[in-house]
Amino acid sequence: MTDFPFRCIGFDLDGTLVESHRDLGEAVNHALREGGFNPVPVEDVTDLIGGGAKVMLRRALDKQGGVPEDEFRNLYKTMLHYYDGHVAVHTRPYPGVIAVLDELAERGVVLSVVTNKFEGFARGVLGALDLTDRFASIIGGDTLGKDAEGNYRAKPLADPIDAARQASGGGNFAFVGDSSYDVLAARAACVPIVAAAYGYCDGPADELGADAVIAKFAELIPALEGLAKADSPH
Ligand SMILES: O=C(O)COP(=O)(O)O
Ligand SMILES: [Mg+2]
Repeated sequence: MTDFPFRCIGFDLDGTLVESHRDLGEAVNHALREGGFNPVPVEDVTDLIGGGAKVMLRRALDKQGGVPEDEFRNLYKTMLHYYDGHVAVHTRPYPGVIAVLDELAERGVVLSVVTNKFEGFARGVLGALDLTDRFASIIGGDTLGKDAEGNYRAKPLADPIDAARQASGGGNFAFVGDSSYDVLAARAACVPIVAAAYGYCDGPADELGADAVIAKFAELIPALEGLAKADSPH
């Protein structure tokens, strides 16, 4: 049992639990260089993150005129191969993450990760940072396979959040993320959503449509308690 108002909490990974843009940026730049394109400043890569690796590379290439599909496929493979060997060179948890996850675990809250990263990469990052065991489930962009149109059943669909919720044993669930993909997925799954303004938000955090916005991870527990209070009958 827990005295916390939410029995389970799902977390986005990139831009929410971990600052990962430098490693992602170096993987994108590796592919851009291989294709004869200009590398992008790694700080600018924050604008490309949120929809998964394919969307990230597509956005980077489109800014330089785009490429034919077969060339894209090759550069995408090149990028994934590079990233596979460099998932956590610079990637670190944001300040406050460990302490807050510790406190939630002490209070009996079941934690999960729901990311658009491939599950293998997410596990690579979490493993390198010694975070894996904190999560009851780790749902990646490819974990649930593809729909009839061939698209991964990933955020902004409700499916991966539903899967994490189920794997957590059901009950009161809240989600924490940094992009419109997270807000839309949480809305579709009918769970409350807290937006991480310090992450890779694809727009002003207070305009993403989240139920609460946190400027740093240490604000998460009071934000969730506030949400539950606002929601309870007077
Ligand atoms: O890397 C991405 O583009 C998405 O990953 P996230 O869902 O953990 O933010
Ligand atoms: Mg994110």
